[in-house]
This record gives sequence, structure tokens and C-alpha cells, in this order.
Amino acid sequence: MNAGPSTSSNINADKRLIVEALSCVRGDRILFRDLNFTLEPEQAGLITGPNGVGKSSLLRLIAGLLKPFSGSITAPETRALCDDNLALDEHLPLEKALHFWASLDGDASIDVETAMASAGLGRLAEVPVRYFSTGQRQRARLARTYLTGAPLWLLDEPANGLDTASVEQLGQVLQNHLERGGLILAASHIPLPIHFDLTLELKPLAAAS
Ligand SMILES: Nc1ncnc2c1ncn2[C@@H]1O[C@H](COP(=O)(O)OP(=O)(O)OP(=O)(O)O)[C@@H](O)[C@H]1O
Repeated sequence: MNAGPSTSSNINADKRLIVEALSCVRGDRILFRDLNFTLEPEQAGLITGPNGVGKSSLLRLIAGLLKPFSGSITAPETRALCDDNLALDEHLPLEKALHFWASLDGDASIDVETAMASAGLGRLAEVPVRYFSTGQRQRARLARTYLTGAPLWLLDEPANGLDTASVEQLGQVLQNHLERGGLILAASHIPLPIHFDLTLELKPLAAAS
């Protein structure tokens, strides 16, 4: 992976993520309540907490895929959720799969070649996605995230399956996104090599809640 071109146009710097008094219920269980935080452009936040506490749910709420039980979320209009969903046609070679995806949901000003290079996938352009290893799939998710051109990246365990060198390279891609005015909110059990401005530690609520 490389960090992508530093000459890319800067992301609109007046975008913020503001979460106010946010509560989340899944099934009949409240996962967290009254969560408040703000992320400014060029800032990164880390969500921590044990399995099942609601980290992915928080990311999905901010992505707009779940509805808050209460509270509000103000976020940049375009948000990229990078989770375990690959969302690429597995039968197509990577480059074609990314082109197809970008034609539906990508930012036309970002080219697929740059996205592949940023995720260290250039030499796999002609390989059908279904042959990808776990780590290569993770890189493909990152390339797809990059292609959105979204200021806010919501990353759910982005280092899963990556080897040590690739985690470092992932850090460079994330740092480059921040330096272009982007925002990052990540849930990760694996330490990520970037500076986090904010850590949100989610704790299990008592069963009676
Ligand atoms: N569709 C659903 N309906 C009801 N409950 C759900 C649903 N999806 C997830 N949950 C529950 O919500 C809780 C939080 O799940 P979530 O995936 O947000 O946790 P997490 O902190 O990301 O966990 P992990 O560290 O294992 O990834 C879990 O107890 C899970 O079983």
C-alpha cells in the first residue's frame, strides 16, 4: 500500500461529525445511551470496548444504516462505511469490480488505479476478487472506501487479516486521508498506527437497563 497522492484535492474542511445524546437499542436491549462527541476535519476517533458492546452498531448508526433510539447525529453528507461487507462483484477482476462499484457509488474524480495503488493492490488488478486472500479482501475494502471520496471514513476492524507491514501501510493511507481534511472513526481490536484525538470506550450496560 502507499498513502495515495498527496496532491489530491482537499476535502471540504467545514464538515464535522457531531453526536449528541445518542442512544442505541438493538432487539430489546439498550447498548449505549447518551453518547456525546465531536470530530473535526483532520481528526480521528477510536471506539473501544468488549465484543458485543455496540461498536459496529455505532458505526452503522453514523453511516445511516440504523436509526438512533434517541439523540442526534450531524455528519457530512457522504460517509464511507468500511466493514466486513466487501460489496464487490466476486466474479470480476478487481479493476473491473472497482470500476463497476465506482460507477454506482464512487466519486468520479478519483480514479480506480489510484485507489488500487493506495491499497497496495495494483498488481492484482486482473485477478478475480473471489481468489483474494483475507488480507487482500481487506485491502480491497480500503480501496473501495478510498473511491467514495467521502470525508468521513467509518472503519470497522480495518486491520483484520493484515500482516504487520500492511497495518503500517494502512496507517499511512489513514494519515493521508486526515491530512486532506478527512475524518476517521474506527473500531479496532488491533492497534492502528495513527494518532487518535478521541477514544470512546463503550462499556456493557447492566442487564436491567
Ligand atoms: N439485527 C440485530 N438484532 C438484534 N440485536 C443485534 C442485531 N445485530 C446485532 N445485535 C446485537 O447488538 C449487540 C452489539 O453488536 P455490535 O456488532 O454492535 O457489537 P461490537 O461491539 O461491534 O462487537 P465486536 O467487538 O464483536 O465486533 C450484540 O449483542 C449483537 O448481538
